[in-house]
This record gives sequence, C-alpha cells and structure tokens, in this order.
Amino acid sequence: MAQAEEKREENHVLLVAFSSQGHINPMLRLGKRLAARGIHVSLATTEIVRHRMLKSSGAGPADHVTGIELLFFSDGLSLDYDRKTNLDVYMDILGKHGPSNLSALIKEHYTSPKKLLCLVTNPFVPWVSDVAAEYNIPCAMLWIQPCALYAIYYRCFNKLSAFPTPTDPDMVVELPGLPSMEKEDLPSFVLPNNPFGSFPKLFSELFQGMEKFKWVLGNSFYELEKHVIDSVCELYPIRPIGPLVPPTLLGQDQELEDASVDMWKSDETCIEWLTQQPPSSVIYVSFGSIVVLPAKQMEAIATALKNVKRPFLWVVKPPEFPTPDGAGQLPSWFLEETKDQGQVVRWSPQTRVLSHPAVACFITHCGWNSMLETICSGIPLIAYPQWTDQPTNAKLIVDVFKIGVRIKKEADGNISSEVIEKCIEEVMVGPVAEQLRKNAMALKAEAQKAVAADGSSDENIRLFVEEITCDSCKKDGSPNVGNLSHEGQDKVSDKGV
Ligand SMILES: O=c1ccn([C@@H]2O[C@H](COP(=O)(O)OP(=O)(O)O)[C@@H](O)[C@H]2O)c(=O)[nH]1
Ligand SMILES: O=C(O)c1ccc(O[C@@H]2O[C@H](CO)[C@@H](O)[C@H](O)[C@H]2O)cc1
Repeated sequence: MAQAEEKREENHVLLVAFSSQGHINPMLRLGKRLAARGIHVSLATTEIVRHRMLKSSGAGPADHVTGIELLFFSDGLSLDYDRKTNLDVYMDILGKHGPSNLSALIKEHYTSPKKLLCLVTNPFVPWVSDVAAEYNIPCAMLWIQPCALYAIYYRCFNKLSAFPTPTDPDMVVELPGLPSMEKEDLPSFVLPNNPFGSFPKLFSELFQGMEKFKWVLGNSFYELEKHVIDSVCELYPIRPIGPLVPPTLLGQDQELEDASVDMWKSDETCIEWLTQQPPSSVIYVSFGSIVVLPAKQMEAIATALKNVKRPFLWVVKPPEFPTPDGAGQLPSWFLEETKDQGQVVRWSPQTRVLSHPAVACFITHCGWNSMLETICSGIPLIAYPQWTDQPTNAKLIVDVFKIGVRIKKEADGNISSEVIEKCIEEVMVGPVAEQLRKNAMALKAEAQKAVAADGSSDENIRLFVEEITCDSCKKDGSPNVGNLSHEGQDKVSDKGV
C-alpha cells in the first residue's frame, strides 16, 4: 500500500453531502472541528458541485478545502440536467445511482475501507448508511436543519402524532417541546398538498430506519432549542454540535480559516458600498440559493423597499433555468428608481454582509444556514418562508427565539407591499425593534459560548470523537448506541442551561 493511502486510512472520517452549498458547508465545518481533534477528513459529494465550483472560480476546482480532501462521484445525471425543476426525478436517480457510485469511490480511494472510523451523511442522502453497512463502517448523520425539524419529522414519519391529512388539512399540530403549529408553520413536506413526493418517501425510510445511524449530530446548539432537543431524547437523541458557521461569526480567532466552498461568485463590491452607509441602516434581502420568487412577489418586495426609503442590499440570483413569466427577476423600473438608495447583487459574501455594522435586519427565506448566520451576527430577521423547513424556521424565529417578525401571506398566497413595509418599520424603529435587537444579541452570545472550549457543542464534538476513536466502540457492531447520546445530552443539560 502506498504511504499516502496508509495515512488516509489512519483515523479517517468520510463525510458525504448532498450537492447544495447549504448542505456541504456545515459538513466541511464539522470536518474542520474533527480535524482540530486529530481526525483526517475527506468530503465526498456529486460531480455537479465540482462543475459549479469550476464555474464560480473560473479556475480549476480545489481538491482540498483547508486540509479537507474533496472527492466527487456521479449522481447519474448529465451536468446540464435541470435538477431544480425536476427535483423528484433528481432525488430518485440520485437514490438509485448514488450508492453504487459512492461505493466505487470508497473502493478506489481506500484500500482498507473497514479502517474508516465513520461515514457521516446528511438527510438528503440517507442511503449512505447502506454503503457504510456494506463495508461494516459505523455511520453518523449530521442533521442540517433545526432540531425542531428532526423532532417533527421523527414523529410524523413514525406516525407518533397526528398531522394534517387531505380530510383535515387545517388541523393544529401539538408536539412536545414546540409551540402549537398551524399548517403555515409546518414543513411543506408533511402537508397533504406537498408537490414533491420524493421527500416524504425519503424521510419515511430515513426516520423508520434510524437504527442505521449510530449517532445523530445537529447543526444547532442546546441553548437555542433545549426543549425540543430534550423531547427527542427518549425517541432517538440528537446531539447539537453547532452552529456550524464561519469562525469569524463566532468570535473565534480571526486568523482561523473557514472551511467552505462557493458555488457562485460573490460580488465583493457590496462590502465597499456597505461601508459608506450609516450604522444599522441597511435592509439586507436574500432568498438563498434555491428559491425563485414569482414575479408578483418580486414586485411587492421592490415596491416596499422603494417606499420605505431606507438603504437596502438585495441579492437577486438569476434563475439557472429562466422562465418567460419573469420569476426571480426585478421589475423593469426598479434599478433606475432606486439607484441612489440601494444595491442589487447576483450573489453576496453573505456572512460578511450580516456581520457588517451597517446592516440592520435581514429579509430572508429562512434557510437554516442563513438563520444561524443571522443569529451569530446578532441582528433581527423578517421571515418570508417558502417551502421545506422554512415555514417552521419562521415560526421558531417569531415565537421561540423571538428575534424577528413574519411577512404574512394574503389568502391568495400573495404578499402585499404594505405588509412588507409594516414589517420593516417594526424591526427598524420603536419598542418592538429594540426588544428584538436585545434578544438577537443575547442569542449571539449564547451561540459563541456553545462553541467555545467546554461549551455545550464543543463538549458534544469531544464526545463524538471519543466514541468514534475508542477501540471498544469500534468493535461494537451493534446499531445505535443510544445511551451514549443520552449521556452526552445529560452532560450538557447538567450545565444548567
Ligand atoms: O447571496 C448569497 C446568498 C446566500 N449565501 C449563502 O448560501 C447559504 C444558503 O443556505 P440556506 O440554508 O440559508 O438556504 P438554501 O440556499 O439552502 O435554501 C448560506 O450559507 C448563505 O450564507 C451566500 O453566500 N450569498
Ligand atoms: O438543490 C436542491 O434542489 C436543494 C438544495 C437545498 C435544499 O434545501 C435547503 O437546505 C437548507 C438546509 O437544510 C434548508 O434550511 C433550506 O431551507 C433549503 O432550501 C433543497 C433542495
């Protein structure tokens, strides 16, 4: 065996991620925390990521990110296939081809795969646990949404609680550790009108077969979600190890390099523009990497931004596959009429934007990465959720974390510019704004504590590393060591948080 291969197999963990930026980056940051404790880490994802990275950088894609080796396998589709529009087909083909292609990658790169300490996967590629079993490697899952979503899906897909049905679509859901949830607060994948059949299927298989995962780690922190985290302890525990955001947002050493990839090129000019704006004055607007808003909703946001007459920075990411109905595009009048008021970019350096002193609040689709980045920046949010976990994340923002307000839709599903204007004013000035800012700053401090040495998340990482490297655990081929997670959780709870 070549020396390099020997090294790769020594104390090595392989992370496997779905192709989205918001799924890969938390995995890489977990990898970095494992590496800091002496583990060698690689991350495998699909070829489309290499293709996007290549387009974004203009140079060859990196084969390492701060010491983490990147490996790629095919998802079974050509690079120019429209995965977004055909999400069900994509998930289906990925589920069929992913396992054998990942298995071949492992065979190619690891002469003795059994020596791998662990495979870590995330929820959209749950079949990784079957590949792990094929090689007799323990498997962990990094849950990349709030622990609340983990609890909701676990109960829903194991039929432990009542959820809306076609005959009772408006029922209110009551779950331990969570506020009462109406249909607009629930993840879209549990609703009877969810158009993406692949996700309920994927989550049913995942949540009914959780024993395939020896550990479930969560990109959250105990202090943020303690009630719901405690509520799943008896079901299938989740250990929060986050927030997995850049070190600069966590008050950590400014020299520490972030482990992340960029699939789109950031427009850095917006940072210079922000620097010219007064402190806490700018409304930042972004809907993440996937959401494309209908033309009517773009118009409502544009009108509201113009009317409030405050500086704004709006990320308008051109749709990968544009449609003639104008979805995702700015109204024709907007740039000219607001040229002295704000900036529009195609993709921003978001974490630098959120922590910039000029930024006052964030109008967001409530993707979990965006929410964690905002929490760590200590600013309030205006929630405008669209699908998947986002409606529940919005509910958490308003009713549990109490760091923002929500743009309510009209009965026809549209939003009015007046409602957006009202939300903006509410988070910018007055007693509500003041309280939201206070709450946001307090959560920021809690997040920093959780990841600092001996904080709750740091302790959970330490336990995870101890367990994947301990010889008796390695020999224990039994599925899920649930009580280890309980122990981990108890230690955290004992801190009296
Ligand atoms: O202009 C942008 C918009 C988003 N992001 C990053 O893209 C990720 C989006 O993940 P999220 O979970 O919020 O939403 P998704 O895009 O997966 O829906 C976050 O880390 C953002 O910081 C960015 O860098 N620039
Ligand atoms: O590529 C896709 O089709 C895709 C990418 C990302 C998706 O989920 C996003 O993940 C975030 C972290 O789990 C989540 O918080 C966000 O709301 C989602 O948009 C889904 C599909």
